Amino acid sequence: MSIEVRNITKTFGGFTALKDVSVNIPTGELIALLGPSGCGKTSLLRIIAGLETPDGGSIHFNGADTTRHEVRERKVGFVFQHYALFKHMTVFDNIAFGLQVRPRKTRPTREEIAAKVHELIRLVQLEGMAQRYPSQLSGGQRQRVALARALAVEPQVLLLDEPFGALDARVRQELRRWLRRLHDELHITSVFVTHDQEEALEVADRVVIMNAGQVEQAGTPEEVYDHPATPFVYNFLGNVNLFHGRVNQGQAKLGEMELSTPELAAVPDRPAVGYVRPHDLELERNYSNSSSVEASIRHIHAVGPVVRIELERGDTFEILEAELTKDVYQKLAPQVGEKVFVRPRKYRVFVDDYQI
Ligand SMILES: Nc1ncnc2c1ncn2[C@@H]1O[C@H](COP(=O)(O)OP(=O)(O)OP(=O)(O)O)[C@@H](O)[C@H]1O
Repeated sequence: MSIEVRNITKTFGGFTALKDVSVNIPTGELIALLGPSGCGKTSLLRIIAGLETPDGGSIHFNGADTTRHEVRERKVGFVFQHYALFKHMTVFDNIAFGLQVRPRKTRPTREEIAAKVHELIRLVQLEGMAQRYPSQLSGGQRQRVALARALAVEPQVLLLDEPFGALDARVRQELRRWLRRLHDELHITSVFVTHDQEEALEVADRVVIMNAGQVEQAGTPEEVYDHPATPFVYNFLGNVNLFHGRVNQGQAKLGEMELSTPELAAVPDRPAVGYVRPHDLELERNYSNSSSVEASIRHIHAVGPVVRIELERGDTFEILEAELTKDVYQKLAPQVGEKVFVRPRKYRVFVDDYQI
């Protein structure tokens, strides 16, 4: 089932929670809606589900307009952050619930339900726990029961709202790998809400990054991480060093650092900011050219495979962060207090409405 979100707008009182949001989700894709708290992710998910009505725009399932369809007609499965399992029911009964409450005409037989529930218990790797109650399970196990319950009714679309949000970091990591494998097995079109960048980049086929009710960028994890379309996406998807300055005569003059690209030649004089990821900053002992700037080393964190180096720029006294591989670090052998030259290997300059 493909999902198309077309120009959705939603306001609550005077507040606009979603502004002209459009997203295409092809059949079988696992997509993450990623953004900071309050950016509208949950509102969009609820509109896709039919739990909320938009003020403008439409939702299409397999090309058909479902904007006015009831939740039940949309055949969606939900998993929320707080497991919301029935406490007085066993794992088996929780998973069977959606099938058991069907009208007699469409309800599977008792044997069929049992077979289905056992198949789902195997799928979510909870063999031997069918007769336990939710209170006898760990948080991660409960979330897997919630997922099995959502899958029992064979939804065409699976909607997950921060499904691992309440769990500790290690369990989260395990569950997201597990969810990815499960999705590879089932291929149900899935929309996954999270504010955790790592989670989105690791699990999703495509990531939709939202900010203040709008889509900033949509693309594969590689696309959004390696080619952020906006300053917001750059900042949101990992650490970044900012170099403030101006474009002047086709060159970005960012303190004592000068960067030029063919595209900058066409840009009129205006304020500009260079964005450089820590692993794209090179450290050199000698001055090579005007694209580098002098900085002194303040701290070296050499634990683990990546060495993080904190530097203070000589021109603006701003703090920079560079990341070197252990090999490069050992070859260069920099010392705290030493002055070096810092040069961006890869960068992006944003100029007001322009991006270069
Ligand atoms: N029923 C409502 N009434 C009034 N305002 C609402 C309602 N639901 C959401 N909002 C507001 O709309 C904005 C978007 O909320 P939404 O829950 O979609 O954000 P979110 O990105 O999912 O955030 P979080 O990660 O914190 O859940 C927020 O500012 C929120 O306060």
